[in-house]
Amino acid sequence: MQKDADGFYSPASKDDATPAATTSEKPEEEQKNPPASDLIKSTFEVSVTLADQQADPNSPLYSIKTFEELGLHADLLKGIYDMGFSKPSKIQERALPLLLKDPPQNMIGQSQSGTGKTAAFVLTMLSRIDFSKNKPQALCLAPSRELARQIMSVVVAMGKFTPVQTEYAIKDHLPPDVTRITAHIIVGTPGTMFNLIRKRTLDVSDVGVFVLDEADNMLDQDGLGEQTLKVKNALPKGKPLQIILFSATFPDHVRSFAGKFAPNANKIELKKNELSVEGIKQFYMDCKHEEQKYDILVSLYKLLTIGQSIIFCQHRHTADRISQRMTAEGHKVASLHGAKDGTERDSIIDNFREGRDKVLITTNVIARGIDIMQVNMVVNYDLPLMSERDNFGNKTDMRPDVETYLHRIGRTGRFGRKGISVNFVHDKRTWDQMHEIELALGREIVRIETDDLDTMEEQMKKHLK
Ligand SMILES: Nc1ncnc2c1ncn2[C@@H]1O[C@H](COP(=O)(O)OP(=O)(O)OP(=O)(O)O)[C@@H](O)[C@H]1O
Repeated sequence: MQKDADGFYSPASKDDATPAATTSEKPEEEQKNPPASDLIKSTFEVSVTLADQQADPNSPLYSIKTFEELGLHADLLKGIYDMGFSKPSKIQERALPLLLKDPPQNMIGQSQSGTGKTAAFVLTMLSRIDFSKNKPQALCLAPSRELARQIMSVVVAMGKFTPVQTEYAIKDHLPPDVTRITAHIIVGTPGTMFNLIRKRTLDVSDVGVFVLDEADNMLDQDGLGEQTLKVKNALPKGKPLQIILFSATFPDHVRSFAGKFAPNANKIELKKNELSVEGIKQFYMDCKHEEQKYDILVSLYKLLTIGQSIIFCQHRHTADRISQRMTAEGHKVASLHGAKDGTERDSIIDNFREGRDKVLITTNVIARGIDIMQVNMVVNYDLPLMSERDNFGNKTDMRPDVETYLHRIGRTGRFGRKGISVNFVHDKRTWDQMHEIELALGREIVRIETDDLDTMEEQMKKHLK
């Protein structure tokens, strides 16, 4: 099974002799096989030889070892090669021997966006399942249904030659009359996962692996942390449990909590100056005022549709407003945010993934994890901001959210590919916020004049060629 041009694993073709991994209810992506004509062909198609990058010791894709050396089961090795992976990336090479060791040990793993963390934890879950038992044995939590569905596609692709059974714990997915989940691996979001456990639909008595993807986000006390903790507390005590936390970012305030959540974990950490992905070139445009951001975005439309682009806004209503206005003016854009219902969200992301929509206007809901190879441009229409708590627990002013910025721009430049990010600023405050991000990451953000789209196009061509 090779990856589509849009970065998703297509389902097994009809000619495939070996049955695909079974799911009690297969993800929509697994049922579709988009015709090649649906897939975007970019004029700037990146001709990176991944094997070459994987030979460069300074690249996070560098690796000297082979998957064979990991002692994986032959069926899993077959799944890996079927996905088109020839060598492990650096995080896979470093994490997998530790993750697969017996007795199982916890792991806190950090590596830049798009460097293959998913395969590391998916392989671990798959290699720890006892397929003779029809009971849940591994749980994986992600911050959004979109990411949960993507992770599931990797579980199914990698487990294609195994008898793995999978199930989702995402909102409105399971029919209400399901009383017992017998699948081996459950992937979902924390609230729904906890509800299924609480209702005893999900029996966790045999769960031995617990994975948090985007772990810093999943443990954030102001966000998903509470639900994640409830899931963890529901897992059996006094039984071996391997806890695996992965993310591209672990801000200091989460790092210490992560250590308590996953005690005695093996740790793979990045230094602050290693957080940025080399292949992403960062730009900014200084707009005259907030309203001009819309005009600039419209003027960029031609460039946005060369490959695929994601436009990030701070609020749902901004995403809706921009997309309605652009649509009314004859541009083809889609918008996705958390206020839309599950089925609609699934079809929006699938349309984008399959290249039917080239421009996706969204919020932080898909800032993390989403892996679509053809995305070569990310626009921060609004910079990512967060409020902090003061010593009295009160929320303070909005500050630039460096972690979310990294995750957002990391939707491009996947696994050694090239990408472009553009930030819109429109006054001193927003410029200062961007500058703070620039300083925190130690990477220059280059100015492009708002009326000089030729330079922008040139820069894009130069960088993406
Ligand atoms: N060893 C490998 N060889 C070739 N391609 C790989 C390998 N490992 C992963 N990939 C591909 O690299 C891409 C990025 O992987 P993945 O989505 O796991 O990144 P990630 O590190 O989880 O990123 P993020 O931090 O954004 O979630 C995927 O398209 C995946 O199929």
